Amino acid sequence: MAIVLGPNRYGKAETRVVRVTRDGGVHRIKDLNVSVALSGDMDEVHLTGDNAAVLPTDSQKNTVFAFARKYGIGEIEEFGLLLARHFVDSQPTIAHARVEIHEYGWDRLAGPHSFVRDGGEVRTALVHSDGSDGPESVVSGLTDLVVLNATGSEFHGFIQDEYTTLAPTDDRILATAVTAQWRHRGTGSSWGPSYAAVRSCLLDAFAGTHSLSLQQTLFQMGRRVLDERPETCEVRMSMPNKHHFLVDLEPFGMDNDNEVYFAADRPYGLIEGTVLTDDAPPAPAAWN
Ligand SMILES: O=c1[nH]c(=O)c2[nH]c(=O)[nH]c2[nH]1
Repeated sequence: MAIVLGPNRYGKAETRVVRVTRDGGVHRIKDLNVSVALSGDMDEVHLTGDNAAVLPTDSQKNTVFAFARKYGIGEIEEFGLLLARHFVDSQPTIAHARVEIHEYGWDRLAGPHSFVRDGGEVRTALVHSDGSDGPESVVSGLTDLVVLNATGSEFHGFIQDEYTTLAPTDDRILATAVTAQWRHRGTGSSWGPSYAAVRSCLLDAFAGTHSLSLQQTLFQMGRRVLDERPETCEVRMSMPNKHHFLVDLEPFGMDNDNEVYFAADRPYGLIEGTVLTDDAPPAPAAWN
């Protein structure tokens, strides 16, 4: 039996870079968490400890800061492509770069240089590149988009086995924290407008779907994105069912006509799914 090296990658994870742009007296900020993972001719470093092919993760971190200074930070997909292409194009031993970026939003306060963290969802981008001449993919996304429908949600008709106690309902709260990622067909989308439009599709479909299950809502959300945004071809979503249980107020002589709920934080149902167009080119590596 021989023991061999399997798939591997390495890089600097979670470089937190904040870029301030001074526009006269008015400041703008971009606040990112950048994770780089590189792969290529890395047999020797694993098998013998010869580091000749290794671009240190420390240099990768420095590159993130240097590029923020040199090029500024626009849309995160663009910044990710810039970094990924640089690592592969500049280093013969690096064949593939994966750059994942999370962007934290800041809202402007009164005055030209004060901000408050928006506290809402986090915008994400996942870029893979084999260099400027090679295959590339871009997946945009968001996490923690917390939404709630106070009515318009039912759940009934499910399996009843010997352990089922859940009562069927034709009126419940439906709440979730959406994590969604959508794959672009190419690498030339208008990243900012596309992000805003996809986000609206997700929200509109969540609000506009009379839900018979969170699974059905998930599919409608993905479908809305693919219907309206031709630059996308696949949407993956992960949505915890943030259960809201009606509180029994009878012991206190009170009724409860869908007015008082207990918001449980765990356990939660976790509903996950992929929605894609039937012409979506297969790209499993785009999600790695
Ligand atoms: O929308 C739902 N889907 C489920 O699969 C499920 N299971 C459950 O207990 N409640 C719900 N709600």
